[in-house]
Amino acid sequence: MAAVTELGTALRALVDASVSTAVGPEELRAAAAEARRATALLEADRRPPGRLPPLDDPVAFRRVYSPVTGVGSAVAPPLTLRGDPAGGVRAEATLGLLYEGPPGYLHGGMSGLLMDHLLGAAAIHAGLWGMTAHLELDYRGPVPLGVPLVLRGWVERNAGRRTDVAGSIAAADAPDRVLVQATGIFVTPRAEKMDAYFATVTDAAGRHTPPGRPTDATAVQP
Ligand SMILES: CCCCCCCC(=O)SCCNC(=O)CCNC(=O)[C@H](O)C(C)(C)COP(=O)(O)OP(=O)(O)OC[C@H]1O[C@@H](n2cnc3c(N)ncnc32)[C@H](O)[C@@H]1OP(=O)(O)O
Repeated sequence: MAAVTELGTALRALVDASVSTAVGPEELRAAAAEARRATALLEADRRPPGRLPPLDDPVAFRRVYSPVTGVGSAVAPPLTLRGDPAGGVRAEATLGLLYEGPPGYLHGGMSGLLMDHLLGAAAIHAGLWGMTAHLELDYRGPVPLGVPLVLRGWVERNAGRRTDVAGSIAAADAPDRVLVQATGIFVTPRAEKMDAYFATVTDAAGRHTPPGRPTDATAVQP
């Protein structure tokens, strides 16, 4: 885990530098050569989609390469999700140029990714694992880059396999001024769909490891 985290941290620094650098073409080409060398090292042994990495832990809700929470992911902020005393889940993050949409502000699709994850995590936190069936966002104000943000997700109601969830993004110093408001419907797939979608998912040892309740889909800290 220390090595995965070390590589993820180094890659995030690299990716951030690569989108904010102002160096010239010579330096860019030298950096590209270094990046290709690192890729060759990592390509020596790869896992296919559907086989979880050895450090993923379904019971501890750990996904080390999640694009949202993964400590080993180059593109994850990465978020640390916690149970929110006010209900649901919350996370804090300061997002950089990698995620820029309008100059100086967060890409709207990135808000969608983060809200999808927070809403899904809120459902799971309530013991209601499901897949996103519907996600709706209201963009009320641009989300600034480089300032601390607070992200929240909470369950509104549940009926059978359907869970209605909501969430928000705000600046940490103005948490009541919601910049992005999200609502979503998460559905636990019917049994035959679960089988069809996840029949071949295994852990690193080859054991069948489909998502479920509890699931390997989140990383909410106590
Ligand atoms: C912490 C990490 C969290 C991770 C967050 C990220 C989560 C994800 O990204 S999941 C990936 C994206 N989502 C998907 O790929 C799902 C694709 N969709 C599907 O496979 C199916 O539509 C699925 C599984 C959602 C529902 O299929 P199925 O199991 O047949 O449900 P179905 O019987 O049609 O519906 C069940 C209930 O949900 C309702 N429902 C289903 N879809 C919708 C929808 N789009 N809008 C409104 N209601 C819906 C139905 O009306 C029904 O309600 P009721 O029981 O009251 O009649």
